[in-house]
Amino acid sequence: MVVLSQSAFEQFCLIKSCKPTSGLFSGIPVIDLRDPEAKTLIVKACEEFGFFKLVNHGVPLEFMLELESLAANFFELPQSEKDKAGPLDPYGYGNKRIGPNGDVGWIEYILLNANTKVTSQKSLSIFRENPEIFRSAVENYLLEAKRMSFEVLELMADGLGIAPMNVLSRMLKDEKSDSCFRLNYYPSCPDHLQALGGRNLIGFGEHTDPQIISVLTSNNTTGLQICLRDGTWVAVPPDQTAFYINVGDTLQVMTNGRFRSVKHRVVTDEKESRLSMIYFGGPSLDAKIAPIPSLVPEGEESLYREYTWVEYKQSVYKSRLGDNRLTQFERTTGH
Ligand SMILES: C=C1C[C@]23C[C@@]1(O)CC[C@H]2[C@@]12CC[C@H](O)[C@@](C)(C(=O)O1)[C@H]2[C@@H]3C(=O)O
Ligand SMILES: O=C(O)CCC(=O)C(=O)O
Ligand SMILES: [Fe+2]
Repeated sequence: MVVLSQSAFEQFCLIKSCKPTSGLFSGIPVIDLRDPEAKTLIVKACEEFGFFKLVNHGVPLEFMLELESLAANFFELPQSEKDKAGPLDPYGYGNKRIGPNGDVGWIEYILLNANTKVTSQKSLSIFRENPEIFRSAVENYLLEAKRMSFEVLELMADGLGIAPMNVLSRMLKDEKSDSCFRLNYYPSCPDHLQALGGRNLIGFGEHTDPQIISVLTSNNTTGLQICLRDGTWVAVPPDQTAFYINVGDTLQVMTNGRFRSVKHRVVTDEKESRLSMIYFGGPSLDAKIAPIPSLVPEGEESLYREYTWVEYKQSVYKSRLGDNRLTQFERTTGH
């Protein structure tokens, strides 16, 4: 039986639950990266959902499974071992607290900078047992996930008819790109906690991702939900072999609102633990973010004013998870 310490129990009481959704949603667009129509289908999916499933992506399955299994080994360690990898500064190991402003969830995670060598990061101490294996698993995985993200962003640009085709991908390719990598673990919620209101417990509260693009893969456990245009929450069917691509706030701005930064959340499963791995591709801190001129209708003003990523990031870290962080950058309501 899982026994929570007093402080973990107090945090548990703060974690919210949500209404159940009805079954798995079969309407998520599935895009084959090798399909000659991929660019058109990607644009359509980003406009309608801000989200799609990517198959035939070229990332070797063994890289995905290897890292997933190393991460699962870590999260199964005794709490005292995992605590050695904390606290977050801002990278490292986190447990239940998400961000600096009081958000909590039924989650444990490792947050890494995706643009510096894994060896130079403090959180590597958690893999003291076998750091070389972890380092190479993260690096192999990230190299492939990034390569695939660049390809997706180039198809997006092509599909949108914007030039040059690397206008989006070059922001992630920049050596100063502020990208991060996250391994999330959502333990199944034990029976005695479910009895205390733990059914449909929130693992990661609703939010949009601030960056350009988020590239997610998970084990075969449900939990991820996205919010459709009409406000309905739907459950994403898991697929361990695929990637799920999210449009982030920055891409919504750069496309002048044509692409939708998708609201999403994670709900805990009663029986199975969920493990997800997400690469968040972001611009460099000094990058100027503004709608791409050819995507602003002639004679109209863009929906958002220009700002730098560091400006946006500062406002992100002052906000709560569920806040709409783009409002203050909109021309109509911004200041
Ligand atoms: C509550 C927060 C956690 C977060 C920073 C924030 O203040 C608001 C956005 C959150 C988010 C969501 C997507 C990613 O998981 C993340 C790393 C990011 O860039 O923005 C997290 C932040 C975090 O966990 O630090
Ligand atoms: O863990 C997941 O499946 C999604 C988590 C998420 O949305 C995030 O880390 O930003
Ligand atoms: Fe997210």
